[in-house]
Amino acid sequence: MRQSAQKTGSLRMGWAEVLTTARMRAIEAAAMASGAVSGAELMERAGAAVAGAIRLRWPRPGRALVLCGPGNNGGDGYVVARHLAQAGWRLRVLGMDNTPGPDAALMKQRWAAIGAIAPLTLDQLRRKPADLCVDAIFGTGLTRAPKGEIAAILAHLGQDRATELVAVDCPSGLCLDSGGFLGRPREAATDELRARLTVAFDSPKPGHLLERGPDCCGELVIADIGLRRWREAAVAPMIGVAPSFDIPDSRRPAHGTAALDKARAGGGHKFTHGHALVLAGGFGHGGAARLAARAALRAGAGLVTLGPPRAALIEHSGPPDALMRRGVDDADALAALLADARISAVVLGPGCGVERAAALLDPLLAAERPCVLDADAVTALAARGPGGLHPACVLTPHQGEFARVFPDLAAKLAETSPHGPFYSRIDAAREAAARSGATLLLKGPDTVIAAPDGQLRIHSAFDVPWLATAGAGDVLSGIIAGLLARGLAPLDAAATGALLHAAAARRFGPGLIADDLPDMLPAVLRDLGA
Ligand SMILES: NC(=O)C1=CN([C@@H]2O[C@H](COP(=O)(O)OP(=O)(O)OC[C@H]3O[C@@H](n4cnc5c(N)ncnc54)[C@H](OP(=O)(O)O)[C@@H]3O)[C@@H](O)[C@H]2O)[C@@H](O)CC1
Ligand SMILES: [K+]
Repeated sequence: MRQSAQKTGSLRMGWAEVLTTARMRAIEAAAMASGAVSGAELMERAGAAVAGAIRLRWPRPGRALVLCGPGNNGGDGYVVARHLAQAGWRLRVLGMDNTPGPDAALMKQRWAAIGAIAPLTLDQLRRKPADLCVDAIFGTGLTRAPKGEIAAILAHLGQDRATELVAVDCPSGLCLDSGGFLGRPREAATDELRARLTVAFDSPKPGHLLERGPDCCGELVIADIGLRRWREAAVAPMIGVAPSFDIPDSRRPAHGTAALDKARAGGGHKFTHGHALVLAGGFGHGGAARLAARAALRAGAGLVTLGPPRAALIEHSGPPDALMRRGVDDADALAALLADARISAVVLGPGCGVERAAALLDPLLAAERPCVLDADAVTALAARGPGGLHPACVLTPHQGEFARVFPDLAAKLAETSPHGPFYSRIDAAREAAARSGATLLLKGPDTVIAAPDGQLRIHSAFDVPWLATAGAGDVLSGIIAGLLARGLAPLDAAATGALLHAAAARRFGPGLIADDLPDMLPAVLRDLGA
């Protein structure tokens, strides 16, 4: 009874289109309306895929308990039960005494021809132990928080850490559009459902990648159920990446790391790789900007200049020698420096001090140069309001900074509700990007990156908790600036930056300090073939 080791390590895994539940339903409906495939066939494929994933990970048949809910997720459960029984597993199936839709009704009938269905009650659940429990209670159709008997069942499953849990599409109760559990606080809880394996269909949904989703889904397997033809090309598809699911090459869109190829095509002169300027704070506060500058160099900017006030230049006399230094005392000095059009990206914020960041913001924005606004620059922005940024700005707040600039959106993000879907990090990032006119990267283990035109990337990296270390955000700013300097579009620079940042942390492993990150980048870039 062992699950295979989680897949980690390879950088080429995981970029895939992410579907909202509404879009998933639309694609399923289009497939069925075409007459090429029936709902029952899709359900057979879905259930077979779950059973196949179980048999791969638990090759010796044992005792399985399958919990079937009132809708099509329950229908999948009856199919899983049939396949496992055929493979020699001993099955107990608990189901509801309702009349589901025709496809689930058919699967229930097919199961009933070979096995019993006991009522889906807490009492039945507790009766006999099982090695494996298949949660097919709710999937994408969850509209409200579970109540009564089903809520009690889910709470029991959440507390029972002895039985391995396999979730069909998602752990029941999870809102697949946000990654929160409906009706529950947005934070982690001790009795939340924690699956060892989740098998989802066609594409990941936002809830698999955000908030509680990654921890509660466990290993995520995306099963192909033959819907590719109907996954119509969206104008601005959501793209997500996560280290714990693998996507075939054919499903990997040309985003993220592919953008590096474009940047590399520029040629060999140092100016063709761009010139990044990292503005630094006063004497004694230069560490954050030095981290960012080193990261910008390692990310491939041809030149990087560090710009502290002149009185603080002495603080930056150490390595790296590749770094240039230039005193930037005030707004006028910055405006004069930015008259040099070869400066192709700027970082403002890390270790800068809010007052200095506020003073430098005006000439920086006036120059309309690609820039990363982080840390103290985000705080400075909170005082003046987020409007008036331009599309080449990348704003990189963590949750607390986000709340300072967009308090109303942060408040909505913290809300819970008995009805779904929750207001999600996607909604918040999109609204903030549209309001500010900049690309917004909302930091976290579930980083969400939104462009003002609505394009969106999700970078989910719950496997590198050691990345939450002092200075890691400064390094991320530097990487993004390095990529902006090389000519990547803001959305690509931010998304690729998030990917490189997490990959560097993954390659280093626990014990990481922010200083280690930039120097991991060459190996990470080599792995990517960049
Ligand atoms: N469509 C397809 O072709 C395919 C779909 N597939 C599978 O179908 C799943 C989606 O199926 P689904 O839409 O039937 O929704 P599902 O998650 O089973 O739950 C809805 C049911 O629960 C009910 N309900 C909701 N909330 C409730 C609550 N709090 N407490 C109590 N009841 C509640 C709701 O009732 P209602 O809201 O209508 O009152 C309805 O009866 C998807 O995740 C995947 O597994 C695959 O087979 C591939 C092909
Ligand atoms: K489920």
